Formats: sequence, structure tokens, C-alpha cells
Amino acid sequence: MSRTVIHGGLVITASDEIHADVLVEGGRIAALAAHGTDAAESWTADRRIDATGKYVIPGGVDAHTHMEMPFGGTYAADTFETGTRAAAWGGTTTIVDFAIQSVGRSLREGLDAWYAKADGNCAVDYGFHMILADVNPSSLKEMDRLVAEGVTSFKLFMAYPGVFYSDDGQILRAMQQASGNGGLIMMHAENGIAIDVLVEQALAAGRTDPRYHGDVRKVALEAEATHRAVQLARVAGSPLYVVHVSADEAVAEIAAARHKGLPVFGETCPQYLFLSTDNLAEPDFEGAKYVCSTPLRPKEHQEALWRGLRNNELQVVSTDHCPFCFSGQKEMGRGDFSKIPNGMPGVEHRMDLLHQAVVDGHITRRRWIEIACASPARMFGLYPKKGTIAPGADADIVIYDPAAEQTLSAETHHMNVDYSAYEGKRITGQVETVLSRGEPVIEHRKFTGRAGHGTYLPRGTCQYAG
Ligand SMILES: NC(=O)NCCC(=O)O
Ligand SMILES: [Zn+2]
Ligand SMILES: [Zn+2]
Repeated sequence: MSRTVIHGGLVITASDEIHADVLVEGGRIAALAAHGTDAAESWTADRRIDATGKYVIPGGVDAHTHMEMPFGGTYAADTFETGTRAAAWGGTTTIVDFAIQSVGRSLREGLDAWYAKADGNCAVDYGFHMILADVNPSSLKEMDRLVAEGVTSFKLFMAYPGVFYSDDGQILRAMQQASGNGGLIMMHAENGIAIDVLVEQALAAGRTDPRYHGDVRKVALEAEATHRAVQLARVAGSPLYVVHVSADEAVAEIAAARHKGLPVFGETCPQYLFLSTDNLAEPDFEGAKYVCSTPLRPKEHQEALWRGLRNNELQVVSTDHCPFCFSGQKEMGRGDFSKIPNGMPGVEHRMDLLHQAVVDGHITRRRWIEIACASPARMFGLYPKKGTIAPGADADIVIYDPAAEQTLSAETHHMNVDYSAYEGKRITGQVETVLSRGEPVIEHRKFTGRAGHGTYLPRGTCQYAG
């Protein structure tokens, strides 16, 4: 069994920061020992990685990606191959992507199609959530089988009527099913019926530019849907995870639910923490690059999101990586913002942007690791195999240089998309080396991984208890 020792670094997990050496054996973490001690000095190894002056952190867990997603008349531009390679470059060693049920089809059919897309193509490990687009007696029964097979979370949409939308009755039934089988309901909380009325009115009034995408998807309609989802989950007795929370009033709904002791959890994404409606208003249709749903909000909302992350009102930062090229894809919505495919690239930059948040004083180093690694692993039944550095865990380890300076750009990123949402943004900190189950997939900023290294992860049920 091959042995690797990572020595001299500062090991950071969600709970500790220790100057320790790490012994990796056969893809797993075998031991940690304080740096310079006899125990650490006695380890023999095939490979030694000097992490002096660097952080040694768990590989990131991005619990919300959409590789190759069919959406808005096109497909998300990253395949499982290109998207997981970009994830590795950015220090993310696990993704949980969304398999999709088509209307009139079974969950099984949708899930099998996603297994086939990913199989043999991923550079890092991956699991699946299931999007329920057609809640009916048969798909409800199938949920039990999926949980037993390791697909333990289900996304429902209160938005996108005619595409993924479920009505309140369907949502309640799916929640009741999840409360019986241990599944976790993930909710896209926006009132899509009301939004469609506002879209129609905006277009009729000649308001066609990308910034109107943000105007019609009102804060009140995110907050209302979040409140409704919480009440439905409460009636069903099921836990609820609200995805891509963008608005201060939605954070307040989650906080109020949690204050009552309800098992309600929230996720936000870097785009809501670092970008705003100012980006959506960029001239010459450039705002289309920032069209996603929930939409970007005025800057004032960011403080509530940061506070939510600090106070554990929000538990997870995922990317909702769903990239569409500006050329040929985002451009489908010139003259009609409602035809711009919704989604933004981000899988490569989450760990860096959140490190920048540490540098800027928004969160601590341990909270960085908690919201980007440990909490998503716990939430989606992957802990402690993923999300931490401890004996027995998979050796998914990032050597992170906290002092390196980099500039984010489409010229240098590895995602298969022709623009960067963060073009020109300066970041302090950079991934140097990444191990996935002990194998170097990035070595001193060179890709050394391969498509097919990444394996499928059947997951347990939600382990988050607070
Ligand atoms: N978020 C987004 O705009 N696109 C991806 C689909 C979703 O998460 O709703
Ligand atoms: Zn969504
Ligand atoms: Zn999404």
C-alpha cells in the first residue's frame, strides 16, 4: 500500500487548527501526529509533501452542481469530465450533482441517465440528488428505493411552472414521503406562478434587458416561498434544506424556523455573497452572464447572508454551478430576458472566494472549512468519509497556500465556459496540491488527475443535527 506523508502544514478542520503531519495510506488518512514529534518522524513514506507555511485542509464538498444539465433549450457547458477537472483545480474533491426526472418518466430512468453521463468521466468523486419534476404515486414510491440505494436527497421547485414546478399538494406529498424514508427535501423557493405574471407584464412593457430578470424575481416572492416551504415541511414533519438563498428576508424565514427548533437548513452561493444587481445591470447585454435563479440581489443583502453563515442560520455554501457560454447560449435571450438560460459558472472558485472571505474578516478559517467541506458532507450523508481530516477518512486533502496572490479570469480558469463571473477579481490564497483518495490530481498547480479516477458515492441520510 502506498504511503504519503504531508508534513509541516497547519491542518484546519471545522473544529481544530493544529500543526500536524498527516500519514496517508492506501487512499485513506491513517494518522495525524504533531509536527516534529517522534511519532511523526518515524513514519516511512513513498512520497513526502512539504506543506511548510501552507494550510492542509479537507477537499471541498460542492453539494450543488449541474454538469451537462439540459435547461432553457440548451445544455450546461461543463460535462462531468470538464466540470470535475475544474473542481479539482479549485480544491473541490466531491460534487453532488442533480439527476433529473423528466415529466411523465420515472426517477429510475432519470437517475440511470445521470449514472451513464458521469460513469468513467469524473476526475473527483461524485454523488447524486434527484430532481422531482413529476410527483405522482409511482415517483413517490420510487423515492424510498432511491434512499435505500444512496440517493438520499430530492430537489423540488416552487419555480419554473411547466418545467420543474410542483404545486403545494405535490410538495406536501413528497415531504411526507421523505419524512418516512429519511430523505432530505431540497427546495428551490421562489413563487414561480407569480413570477411568470411579472415576466409577462415586463416583456409587454418592453422591459427586455437582463436586469429585469432580477426585478421580476422579487425578494418578497423568495421570502413567501421560503415561508410556505417551511410550513409545509412542518406539517409533513420533514427536514427542509433551502437551496441558493439570496435574499435577507429569506434568511430571516429560515432563522425564524430554526429558532422554533424546526429542522430547516439553508445554503447560499458565492455569487450572492460577492456579486449583485449591479452586475445584472451591466450594459451591452453583459448582464446576461449573471442571470441565475434565485437572482442576484442588491448589495445590501450580502450582510444578512454573511451574518447567516456566521450564526449558522445558513449552513452550507455550494456553487449551483450551471455554466452557459455568453456566446451562443446566454445570447439566446437577447431581446427577451426570460429566454436567457439560468445559471452561472463557479465550481472552480468556491474554495478561493471563501478563503478571500476569511481574509476579509467575514468568517473564520474553521468556519470556512465547516461551510465548504464538513457541513455539506454531514448534510448529505458523506461524513466523515468526506469533509474532514481524521484517521479513517478518505485522503481528500488540499495543500492551500494562504499567501499566494491570483487574479480570476476566463483566460486562466479551467471551466468550459467563455467568461468568468469574477473577471479580474484579486484573490489572496490558492490551491497548490490536491489529493483525491490519496492520489495527486493537482500537483504544484499542474493537473495530474484523469477522467475516471472519480468514483460514485452512494450516500447515507442527513447527519446534520443542529
Ligand atoms: N440556479 C440556476 O439559475 N440554474 C440552475 C437550476 C437551479 O438550481 O434552479
Ligand atoms: Zn434551483
Ligand atoms: Zn441549481
